[in-house]
Amino acid sequence: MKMPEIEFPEGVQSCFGETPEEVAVALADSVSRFLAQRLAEAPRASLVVSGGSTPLPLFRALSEKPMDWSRVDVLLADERWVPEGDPASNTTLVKEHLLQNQAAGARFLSLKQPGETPEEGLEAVKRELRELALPIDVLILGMGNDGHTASLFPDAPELPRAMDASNPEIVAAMTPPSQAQRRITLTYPVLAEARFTALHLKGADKLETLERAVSKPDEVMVMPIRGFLKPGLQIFWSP
Ligand SMILES: O=C1O[C@H](COP(=O)(O)O)[C@@H](O)[C@H](O)[C@H]1O
Repeated sequence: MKMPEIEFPEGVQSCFGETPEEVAVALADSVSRFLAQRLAEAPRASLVVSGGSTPLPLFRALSEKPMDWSRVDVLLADERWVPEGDPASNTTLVKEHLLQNQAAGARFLSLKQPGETPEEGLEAVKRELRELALPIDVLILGMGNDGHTASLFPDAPELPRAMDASNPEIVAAMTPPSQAQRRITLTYPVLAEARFTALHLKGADKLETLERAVSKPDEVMVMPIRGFLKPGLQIFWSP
């Protein structure tokens, strides 16, 4: 793996690979090692993943990892408020690509529940997540070129509350005008407390966005990803 040229904040580690597959294998190794360690210490472990296009090779690699998946809770960091089966559904993506092979027996906790809007479905989502033990064990974040991560979008009116470190809520409904679909997201305090956090990126554009994020670490509301550029974060990138 090559070293990046970006100067990351102290304590942030990076793993740069030649191809998305190479990086997916390295990240799947780290994630499965961490989950196995947690399963040796606790009755259950949690794995929070992101949607979008980047995680596909990771999902395939992870689904082949042998471990006691029946004791692993898998959920998304965020979801588009669309029915399962819709091409924009991250739930469908996870079910088709991650919850397969060895991982078929994992317990999936769904952020998409009945309701016309995420606001209407919010209480049902909270009920679904009642059995999730916090802090999250493993969190894999993605990032958009507007600096959003999960569904913490810079233009969402709900962002200040979703990012507020003292917000006791586990999930928030988000309505970013820039996006075609309404969203639901785990809140910043829940995401930020994860025991292991990876930021999984693909493409030169994402590297440029990351450079912008690193250059002004304090302006978190402009680029919410900045809130996660802290010691312990592991960045996995490939062209
Ligand atoms: O909208 C979203 O986008 C980001 C990044 O997606 P990608 O297609 O560029 O990989 C993703 O992390 C987030 O979960 C998703 O809702």
